[in-house]
Amino acid sequence: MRSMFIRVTVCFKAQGVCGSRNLCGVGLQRSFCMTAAGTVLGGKSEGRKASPSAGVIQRSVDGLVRSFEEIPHTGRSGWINLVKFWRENRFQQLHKHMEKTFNALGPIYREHVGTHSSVNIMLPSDISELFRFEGLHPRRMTLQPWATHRETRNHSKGVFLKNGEEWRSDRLQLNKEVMMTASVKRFLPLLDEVASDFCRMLQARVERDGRGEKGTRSLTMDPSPDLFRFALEASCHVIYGERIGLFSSSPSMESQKFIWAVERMLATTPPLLYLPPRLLHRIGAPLWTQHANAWDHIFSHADARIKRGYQKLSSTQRKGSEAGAVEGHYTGVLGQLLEKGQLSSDLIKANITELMAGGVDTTAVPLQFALFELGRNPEVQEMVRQEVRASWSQAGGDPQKALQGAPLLKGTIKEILRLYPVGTTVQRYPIKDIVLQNYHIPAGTMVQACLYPMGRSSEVFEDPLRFNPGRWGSSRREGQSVEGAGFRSLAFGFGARQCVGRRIAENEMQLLLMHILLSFHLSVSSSEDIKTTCTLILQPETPPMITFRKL
Ligand code: HEM
Repeated sequence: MRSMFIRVTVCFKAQGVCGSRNLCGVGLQRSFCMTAAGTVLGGKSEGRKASPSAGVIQRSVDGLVRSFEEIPHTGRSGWINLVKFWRENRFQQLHKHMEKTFNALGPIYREHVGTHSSVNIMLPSDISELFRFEGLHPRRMTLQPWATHRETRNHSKGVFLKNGEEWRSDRLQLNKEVMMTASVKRFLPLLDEVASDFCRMLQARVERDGRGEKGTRSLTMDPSPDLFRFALEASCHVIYGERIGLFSSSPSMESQKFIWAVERMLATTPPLLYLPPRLLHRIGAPLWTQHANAWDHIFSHADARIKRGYQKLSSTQRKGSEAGAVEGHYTGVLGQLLEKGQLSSDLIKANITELMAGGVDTTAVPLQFALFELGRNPEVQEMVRQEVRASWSQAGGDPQKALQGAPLLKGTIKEILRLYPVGTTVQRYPIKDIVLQNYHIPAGTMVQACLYPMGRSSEVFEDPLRFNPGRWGSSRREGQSVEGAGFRSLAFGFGARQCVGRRIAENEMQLLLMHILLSFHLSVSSSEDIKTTCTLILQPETPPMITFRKL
């Protein structure tokens, strides 16, 4: 029975849904893994009939769908796995751990770590199946322990939104200010201003501290602290409608503290996610305190800005009524939300806090990777620069036009996020039963689309380790052989729940790279791969040194 079923599964992969050379390879690998799962991990290999209540089960083979229990797994005891994770430092290497596990077990596996259980997938066809319905999002739940902590501290409650209607109506309001074309038009000049100021600051530094002939000096440096400042300055400009002067020679302590708080919050989140609340208070107490303090700081930052936002608004309104008309000054996302008055101040606070906390490291880190990859791929760098030069000169100073004429620049960002996805997974709890790799996945199971292994898989991308921004220009051709090809670029997530800061992030990163490429030639001293570490977001273990030579 076992071998018969495996044979059927191989046929299914080869001829049926996948129907491609690439996925066929995975199908064969998979069937081998299932044998391994049956013997090594003790999984049963008998298929079962799809139950009518399963609803969406369509991908059965002769009516047979394997049970959830049969999905290959990394060990049944979450606690043993948790100990292994701590001992082997796997939290920091989660992305590599996933890649290794897919190689060993095939394109789907289950994992239990502490209280956390997930089904992990990595093929676009499976990911497209996962996103066929809008599943529930886990983010609010992961922050739950934090909310409880704050309640005990007597702070304001319930600022984090639940899934469901309340979340949806809030999100739709927010989309108007950060995702819609009209809002992008409003904030793009603000981002462009910060990006060109950053370049001016860098030019002055290279001129002052660099080596070589005046005018073509070069400077080798770790740009990461400056990129964090750039990202915070850009976020503040868009979100609060004001600059905070981070490019001055002595940035304020307040701004520096904010960056530290975001870094601490990110670094302390992953281990806390795997501990049950009762244990948190004992073994996780120091981490927990650091985590909560970091959030407190991030919240107090938002509080101060909102207070100032209200003051600004009332003074603008006063002036408006005195002058007979309100000047159409754009005072950032916060100003717009306050002015429209459709969200309560608690919701505005929650949104602003999330935008600020989610908007700094997430863009500063991919920019580090981008400078590194452009530096170690001089031909690609030159191609992108030529395109950007042409586009910039035709755009007559309009940053939006300049970006529209530079598809390779857009491809550069996609390529960076393919190789170094900021969030290594996108997670959902499906609201209906689904079938993935011919296994039954009950509604409510946590399913993770694993972006790091997908981005580096030769089953999904041709020559996956090559940095090739041009591959995204011909996406139809590249995607022809892969079912669910649209699901290969998922760094910002998908659907109604996708990254709300996406348009800010894409434009911010593209504009900065554009100005840098117009002003500097980039190089690196070693073309060895960067070692990466996962502290909620994927980042370099050591920030790469980049040489900036003035053009
Ligand atoms: C390269 C940069 C970024 C990447 C790769 C990224 C990635 C993501 C991903 C994967 C999600 C979850 C989406 C899903 O589950 O479908 C997300 C959500 C979110 N991101 Fe980003 N992000 C980036 C930049 C930003 C920026 C700049 C901001 C703020 C200005 C931001 C704010 C948020 C927020 C608030 C959410 C939660 C949205 C919601 O659930 O309504 N992100 N991001």
